[in-house]
This record gives sequence, C-alpha cells and structure tokens, in this order.
Amino acid sequence: MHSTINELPQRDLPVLSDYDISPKTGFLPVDPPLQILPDPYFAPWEETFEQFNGLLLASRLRQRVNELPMLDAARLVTKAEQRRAYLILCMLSHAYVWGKHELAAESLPEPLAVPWQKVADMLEIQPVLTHAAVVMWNWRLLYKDGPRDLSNLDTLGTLSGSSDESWFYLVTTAIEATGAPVLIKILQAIQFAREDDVVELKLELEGIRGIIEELVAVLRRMFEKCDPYVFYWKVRPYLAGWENMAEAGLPNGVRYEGVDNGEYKKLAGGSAAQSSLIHALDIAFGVEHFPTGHRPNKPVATTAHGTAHGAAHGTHTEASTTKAAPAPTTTAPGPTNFIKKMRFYMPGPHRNFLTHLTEVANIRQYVTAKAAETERTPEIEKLIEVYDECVHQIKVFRDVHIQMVTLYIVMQANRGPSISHGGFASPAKGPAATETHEKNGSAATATATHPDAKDAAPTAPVHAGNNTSATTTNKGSSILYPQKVLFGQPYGLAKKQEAGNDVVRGTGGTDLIPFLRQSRDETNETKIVATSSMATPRKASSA
Ligand code: HEM
Repeated sequence: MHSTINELPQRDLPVLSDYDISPKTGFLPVDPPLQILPDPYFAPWEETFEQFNGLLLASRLRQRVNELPMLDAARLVTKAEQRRAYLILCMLSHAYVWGKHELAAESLPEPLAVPWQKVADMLEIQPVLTHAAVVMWNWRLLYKDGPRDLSNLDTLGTLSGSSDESWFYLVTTAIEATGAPVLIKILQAIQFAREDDVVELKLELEGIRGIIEELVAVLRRMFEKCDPYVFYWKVRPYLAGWENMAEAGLPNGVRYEGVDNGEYKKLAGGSAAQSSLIHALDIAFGVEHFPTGHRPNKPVATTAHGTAHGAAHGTHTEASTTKAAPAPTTTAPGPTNFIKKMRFYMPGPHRNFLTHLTEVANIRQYVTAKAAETERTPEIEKLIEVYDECVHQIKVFRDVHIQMVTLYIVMQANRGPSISHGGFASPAKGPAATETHEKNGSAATATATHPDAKDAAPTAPVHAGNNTSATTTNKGSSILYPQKVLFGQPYGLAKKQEAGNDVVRGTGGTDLIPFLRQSRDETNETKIVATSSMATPRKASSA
C-alpha cells in the first residue's frame, strides 16, 4: 500500500442509519411524509394550513394566525409528526411575515413562534423555511407503490398555490431520491481506497458517475413545468428569510415573540444549497469552496458593493450597510463560505453525517497519490479518468444550475414584472401616497412611491406587526393596478434591477453569479487532469 494511504485517518466509516439516512431513500424519509397530524389537538394548525392559500390571497392570514391557540409542540411524538408540524409552521410563518401585497411583518406571534422554535429544536434545525421543510418533507406519492420520481410525486403544500411552485420543489425532491444510492457507494469507495483496491474503487466510481449524470438529467427537467416569471415574482419572495433583508423591510430580522425574550433572529431563507446530497458529493470528491473572490490561487475580486468576500457572507449588501437600530440578535455563525454556512440550516443528523464524512473522505487523496506514482498502470490511468469524470459531472450539474439561475432570477430581475404588481411591499417616502400603520397603539407613517411621483424620495420601511389595520391613501396609484404604487420597490427577494446594476443577490445576500461561477470553477479545479483554461488542477496536498 502507498505510504500516503497509510497516513489517512482511519476513523470508522459512518453508518447511515446512525444519521437518519437510508441507503435506499438517502436524506429523504423512508416513509412518505405525513399528510395530516393524527392528534386532533393540532386541528387548528391543520385547518389553517388547508386554507392558507385562500387566507393569504384575501389578506386574512395574519388575522387567522393571530386567532390561533397556543399549542404545545411537546405533544408531537414521532419524527414524522414533528416534520409535518415543522412544514406547516414554516409555510404559515413565511406567509405571515411576507404577506400578499402587505408590508413585511417583523414579529411572529407566539402561537407560531413558540411551537416553531420548539419543533425546530426537536429536529435540530432552524426555525426558518428550509430545504428540508419544502423539499424533503413536503411530498406524497400519487401511487403508493410507484417510484419516487416526477411521474409519481405531488407536494403537500405551496406558498403561492401554483403548480409551478410544486414542480420547483418536486424536481429537487426527485434529485434527492435519484441521488440516494450514491451515499452507500461513496462509503464503499472510501473503503476500497482504504484497502488500496484500484479496480473495485474504479467500478464504484463508475456507478457514482452514472448517478450524477442522472441528477443532471432530473435538474434539466426544471424548465418543463416551472415558469421563470411565476418562480421569481410569485414564489421566490416567500422563500426569503430575514438575514440581509433591510431593503425588504426587515433590517433587524424577525422577532419571535415568546422565544428568547422576543429577540430578533436573522436567519437565511430556503435554498437547495442546503441539500446534504450535493454537500456529500463535494466532500466525497474533495471539492473545496472558498469565500467568493478569495480563492487560494486567484487575486481577490472586488464588486461595486465591496469585496466579493463580503458579498458571500452577506456583509456587504445594501441591507447590511443600512443603518439598523441596534437590537439583540441571534445570527447564524459565519463560517468562511456560503455553501458551508448552509449546513447550519440542515437537520442535525444530516449535518453531523457531513462532518463525519469529511473526516473519512479519502478518494481524491488516494487518486492523487496513485497519479503521482512513477509507473502508472492502465488501471490507475482508468481510475484517474473515472474520478475526473465524476468531478466533471458535478461541474456539469453546476453549469446547468447557473443557466437556470440566469433564466429564473437574473433575467426576471432585469425584465421586471409584466404588470407592476407588488406582492411584497417596502414603501418609500413621498407625497404621492401615504399609508398609516398602527402597531401596539402607536402609529407609524410610511409612504409609497408611484413611478410618476417625481418628488418621491426613498426612506426606511415600516413593518406590519400583529395589528395590521392600515389606512391607505394612494393618490398617485393606477386605477387599473392600484398596487402600481409599489413599482420599483423590492418585493422580498423579488425586485426589478436598476439599469446598470448587474448585482443580483441570492437568499443569503450572495452576489449570485460570481458566487455560482466560482463554485463551478472550484469543482472543475478538483480534477486531477485539467480540462480547460479555467481549470487549473489543485495541488495534491490540498485534497
Ligand atoms: C429554478 C431553479 C433554481 C433556482 C432559481 C436556484 C437558485 C439558486 C440560488 C439563487 C443559489 C445561490 C444561493 C442562494 O442564494 O440560496 C443557489 C445555490 C444552490 N442551488 Fe439552486 N436553484 C434552483 C434549483 C436548484 C436545484 C433543483 C438544486 C438541486 C439540489 C439546486 C442546488 C443548489 C446548490 C447546491 C447551491 C449552492 C451553490 C453550489 O453548490 O454551487 N438548486 N440556487
């Protein structure tokens, strides 16, 4: 055995079942998620969830939520029940905060906040909408004995009530299902590397390559039934969390009433960047991600908003440079890279699995060591080739994903809404329109800008609290589209880009395209044999 191999850490390989992972269904639960909480005690949640698209449309969701009784999440016995409750509370809470044509609410009432925090603690996850909630625990099988693929999946809930949103989640659910068998193969590959078995390792990698190819094929299906306009303007705003959201009306995050003395929390929104599957692939193949613009072999890039490093952390966004009232905050810890930061939003067992996997991952190190041997056998040549093909497929996945983000986000942001609708309001000061919002007995005045109102000037937004009664006088608004007063203002994460401003941000405040390109390039650079001018193979020592 090669000496480098002997030096590898020999901690036991993770046992999938120890981490709530199945060899067959991967990070998805073995049984389909519950469609209803069995205990009638939770009927108020179920009934509100059943009606919540209609309540949201009628601008009555907040009212209904404020009428909810305080239920004790401790009565959720099984994991399946906890996941169902978490899904309901995620959707109700995000709908409550962002509203529909309403100002963002900066505090969540106790009947949502307290059980949400409690159930999140039970699942070792954060009380904010996550990939786990909307993708992993939000599906059912149309035919119970049928496959977990796009021919047999439906969602349990959506925020917009649209089939486009269902498709958006289900494609990702199908990716999780398709990728499930890769986990056991990764562990076997690590074992073969430990045993210095080039032939078996190569076979295992061939299997993995095939699975990643399938992931790419499923990813491409997003274009079939998820309309980019609907996604950007109707769905994405609700996926937003409350970190770097000053522009959308939440400079301090959101207060969870009855939790941690009602302190503000700043938490990022849902993103498939929280998919443990993609993290596992990166770890298995030794793909390393660095803060945007901070790559070991590249000069530090700067953006119009400061260093790209800052953008990756969301620390140089317009949001974070806005002067926010100092408030006690609970903020996610800030690891060095956005992708790693997303682990904070995974269910605890899956996050722990990734930590364990990182400790034992040896495939790149092994293949690199073999490649350095003075006499490469044909088997070794083949091994290097297959390893690089696996990495190449992860890179192709990211290529397709970048195309997707360009169509679904960048192009929509540049184009603007087809009618100047405001799903998400952050009014600016000006005489053209004035809204008065009463909260806790005191009145705050906000103004909304009409595009025709020449003398309108932006100001800090106000928030809707529990009491959402408001009087509105929109003198300058369009008769056909009264919501036109909101044109040009950010709607949660959906906003029209100003001409000349090409910085489009992700849920975590990332400067999107540079971040995604770097992630793709870092993947390519992991290859042992470089394949393009962009791709400088990384040094073996950094495996
Ligand atoms: C319409 C479809 C999609 C859009 C618009 C989209 C958008 C985004 C955005 C904006 C980011 C940047 C980080 C953030 O702000 O959250 C991101 C990251 C990411 N997305 Fe997606 N996404 C889509 C579909 C998917 C799917 C189906 C997957 C499959 C698992 C996926 C996996 C990832 C991953 C792994 C990252 C982290 C960056 C990386 O690893 O390169 N996305 N996505």
